[in-house]
Amino acid sequence: MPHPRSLLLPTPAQCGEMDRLAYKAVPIATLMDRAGWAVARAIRLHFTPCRVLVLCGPGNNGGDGYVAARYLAQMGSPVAVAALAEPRSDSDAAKAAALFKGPRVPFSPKEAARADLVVDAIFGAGLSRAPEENVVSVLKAAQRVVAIDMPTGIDGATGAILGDAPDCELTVTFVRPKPGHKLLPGSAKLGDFVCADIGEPQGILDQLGIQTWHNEPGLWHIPPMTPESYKYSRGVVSICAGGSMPGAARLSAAGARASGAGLVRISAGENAPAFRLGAPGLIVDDGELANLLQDERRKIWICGPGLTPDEVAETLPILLKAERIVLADAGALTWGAENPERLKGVAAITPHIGEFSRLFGKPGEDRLSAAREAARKINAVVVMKGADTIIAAPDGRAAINDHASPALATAGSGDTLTGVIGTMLAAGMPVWEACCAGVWLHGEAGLRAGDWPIAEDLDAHLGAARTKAIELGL
Ligand SMILES: NC(=O)C1=CN([C@@H]2O[C@H](COP(=O)(O)OP(=O)(O)OC[C@H]3O[C@@H](n4cnc5c(N)ncnc54)[C@H](OP(=O)(O)O)[C@@H]3O)[C@@H](O)[C@H]2O)[C@@H](O)CC1
Ligand SMILES: [K+]
Repeated sequence: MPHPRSLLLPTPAQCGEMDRLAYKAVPIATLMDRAGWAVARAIRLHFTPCRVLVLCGPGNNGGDGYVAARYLAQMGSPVAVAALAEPRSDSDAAKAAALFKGPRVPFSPKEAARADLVVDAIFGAGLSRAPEENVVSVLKAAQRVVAIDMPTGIDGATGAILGDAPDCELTVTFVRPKPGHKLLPGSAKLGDFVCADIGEPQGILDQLGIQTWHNEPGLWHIPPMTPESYKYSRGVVSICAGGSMPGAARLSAAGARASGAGLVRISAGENAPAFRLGAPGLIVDDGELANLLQDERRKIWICGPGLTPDEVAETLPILLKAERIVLADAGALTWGAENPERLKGVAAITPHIGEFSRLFGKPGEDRLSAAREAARKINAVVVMKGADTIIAAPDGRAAINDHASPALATAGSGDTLTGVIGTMLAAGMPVWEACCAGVWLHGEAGLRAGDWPIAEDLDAHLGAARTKAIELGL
């Protein structure tokens, strides 16, 4: 099933390409007019009428600003424009500027401070470097800021902040959100977020080779329960467990069971007694791993939570040799950090930023590209965990998940996540889709789990999260 167009996140460059391809059907001037109208309308809806100052840059972002100023004036708001630089003559932005007949004031901190509301139309998709000090000081002087397309200073492709960017109360973008609207630190600067349809032919999105999506149900489909479902069709998740940190494997097992696996088994060898006192529905094996692998129904294995690197060294190569679908985390990533080649053959890894950095080096400001590159390097799906988790596949696909709560940043929460992803894999989903779905379910459980949940609290909400994901994805 193709991934839905409605979840695509084009980069600013891809949006520029879209505008060029759409030109014959809809000229830029028309799009600019609709964009400015959408901004004026959003401001009318979000704020009571007040004195507005629109800060306009020299490009089309500024052009949108002049149009918004004109419509706001028509709607009865007192509006002035302050231009950082005039648009290039004969450009669409210059034409939009000429149509604004209201007052012009200097581009200065004093004017910005006097306005009740400042509209940031300085730079958008065309931001190419950190804004200079005069731009930063004017934006800093503003009391309340509405950004057109992107707050000035945020890289729309990466969410990185070049120098500085204002904390906005509202950001209005067009056509589709960009990766920078979903990725921290930029995404924290947007305030309320509106994506306006400006009538650009959406079919063009299919021609651009966009490989980044917003992680939402519909991007993937979790198998529902049917009258024919039985334990093994729902799937078996197997987890390697060690002696020193049994809690981590137990949390993974609980997450796998709560998200709907038919059967969850812990392979603990001589440490089996430590697990037998736990949940009664959990099967604990004490046999040799090689013998357990004789059971062909046990395709999905989680390796790493609660394991020391030595324990990983004793188990992971055996799982890979047996051609199992392996999800590697925690101890497996520590073992892999000594030599990332060791992880070749695993289906997916779920590192947080620290683990990612040890494996592949610090990701820098462009975490999206870093996650993609890492996935290519080890030929496995990389789930780069954080407040904005990135799920990257070796073929270049990447999803950005902002469906989460800071409450998920608690010990053991990552172990629950591996369990949930394990269940999605055991249900037969392809690896990237399973990882995306697992991250979303985990986020949904976090959002439902109330204030200050601990990892164990997530389990009670995973079933409802799965039902919701199935319904939304239909
Ligand atoms: N389909 C859509 O989504 C539509 C989008 N539309 C709108 O178009 C906007 C994109 O317009 P755009 O391409 O003209 O880029 P924009 O951001 O105005 O800036 C470019 C100028 O700024 C300059 N410059 C850059 N950084 C700088 C810096 N730090 N300091 C100083 N200068 C700097 C840069 O100079 P250069 O880098 O070439 O030296 C160039 O002159 C988009 O955000 C949206 O609002 C609608 O109008 C139509 C439909
Ligand atoms: K802007």
